[in-house]
Amino acid sequence: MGKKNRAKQSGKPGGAMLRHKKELVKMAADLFKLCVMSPSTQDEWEYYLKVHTAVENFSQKQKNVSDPPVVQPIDRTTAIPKFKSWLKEHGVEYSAIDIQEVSEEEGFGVIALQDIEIKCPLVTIPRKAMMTYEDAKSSYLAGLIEGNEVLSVMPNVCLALYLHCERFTLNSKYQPYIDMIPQEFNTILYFKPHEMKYLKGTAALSVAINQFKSIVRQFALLYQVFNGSHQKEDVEKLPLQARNAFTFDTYRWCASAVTTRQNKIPTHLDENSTLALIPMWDMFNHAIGPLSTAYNALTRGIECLAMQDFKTGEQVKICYGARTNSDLLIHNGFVMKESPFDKVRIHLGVSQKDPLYSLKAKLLEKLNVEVSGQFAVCSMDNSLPTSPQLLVFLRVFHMNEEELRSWLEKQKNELSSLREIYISGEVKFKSDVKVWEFLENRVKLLLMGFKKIGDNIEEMMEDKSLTHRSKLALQFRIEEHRILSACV
Ligand SMILES: C[S@@+](CC[C@H](N)C(=O)[O-])C[C@H]1O[C@@H](n2cnc3c(N)ncnc32)[C@H](O)[C@@H]1O
Repeated sequence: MGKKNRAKQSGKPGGAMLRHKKELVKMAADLFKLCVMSPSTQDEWEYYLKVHTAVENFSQKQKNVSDPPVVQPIDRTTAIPKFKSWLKEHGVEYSAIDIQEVSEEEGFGVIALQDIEIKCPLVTIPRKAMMTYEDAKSSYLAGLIEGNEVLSVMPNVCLALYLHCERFTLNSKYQPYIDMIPQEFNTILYFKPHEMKYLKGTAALSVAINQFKSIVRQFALLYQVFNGSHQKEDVEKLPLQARNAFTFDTYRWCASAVTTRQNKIPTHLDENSTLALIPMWDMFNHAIGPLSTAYNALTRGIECLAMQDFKTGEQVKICYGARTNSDLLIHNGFVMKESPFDKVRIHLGVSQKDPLYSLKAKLLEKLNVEVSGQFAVCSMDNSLPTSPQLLVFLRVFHMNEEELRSWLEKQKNELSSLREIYISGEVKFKSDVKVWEFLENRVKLLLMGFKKIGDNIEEMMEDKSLTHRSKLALQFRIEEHRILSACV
């Protein structure tokens, strides 16, 4: 963006301006310090409120003193023709599909212009139409990325920053693409405390708070870099309008655009992958199905095929992969009902005070299972309510010394039966009963946490006064409750 007619110019000259700028840098440093902290589970809600208030105070002060340029709203429907011409110029090929607003919930999407058979090509996108981490690294951001220890190891932050800069660059070559990206998202970065509160008691709350904290921390760091003296020369290479427009609101926008639309593609130099925003491919919404997008090394482009048959006029969707609802809600801003990919992660670990700790840790290591970490309770569509790792962990966790020593004596390939639901021979059925009882109690405890919000969630979903984001959090609760109840 960055066009003078679309972005308001600003400026308060003189010493007062300089003083305010210093105050903002100091506030950003405090914000950064706050976001380095790791609160305990009991304190995480209060901590989240503190971070939320601090970033709001920062934004208010920034608005009052420097009046940053803002993006004027663009109607996405009217942006479509320019976007389509841009796609054509950049060699993007598609003939059986079109872009359209599909629903309030899903926003824009892709529809079939004719009957499409499974495995028919939908779209091919050459590398030159994409915006990648490699592009960011070879742009005006090169020096800043190379000289900054955070940016140099975080491709997603670099891509977000590049998108931010191009959004505020006059006549950016990406402008028709950027204009097709939604102006707001439903990722966790946009949730207000009164919406986030519906995640209380779910396994997603800690992850959501952590994600919010990380993005605020990145923003606070980058604000200091943009306004400090450390990398001044590198910063001055960035478009001026982009530097002036850098606020928490613009940063959460580009961070969300990246988390909702990014994909990995191989780099041209080697087999390693790089992050990319892929115009047109990122107009497809998600449905459960097989993966149907691949990178063609010969044409150096993305090829996307139909994952199933589609009728004329029907919405054409692709599968984003086996993502849990926690990932979808936090990073993509939506929830899938009754998804076979869904899982609830629970934290478990062997205590270092356990007299059998070292034997258990040794056996778990041999089995490639963590001694402490997040383990998944799976959707009821799976034959087991646990991931193989959780089952193995719980079995080892409940073994006595004799059992541990006997399993430790075995070769690695003889340990595979610990991953199977029925173990014949030496492990007694009795000890597996302890395993399932432990899991049952643990899951029942988690389910008790759901009572805090109330039992009438379905009724709340009908409440017209609740925001869409509140309902997303409530839908997430319903899905998590379903998985845990099925496990019990
Ligand atoms: C790659 S974009 C797809 C295009 C997007 N709908 C748009 O308007 O630009 C991914 C975003 O689309 C929305 N989305 C995708 N699949 C969805 C689904 N099954 N249900 C609800 N929203 C969905 C979510 O907002 C998600 O973050």
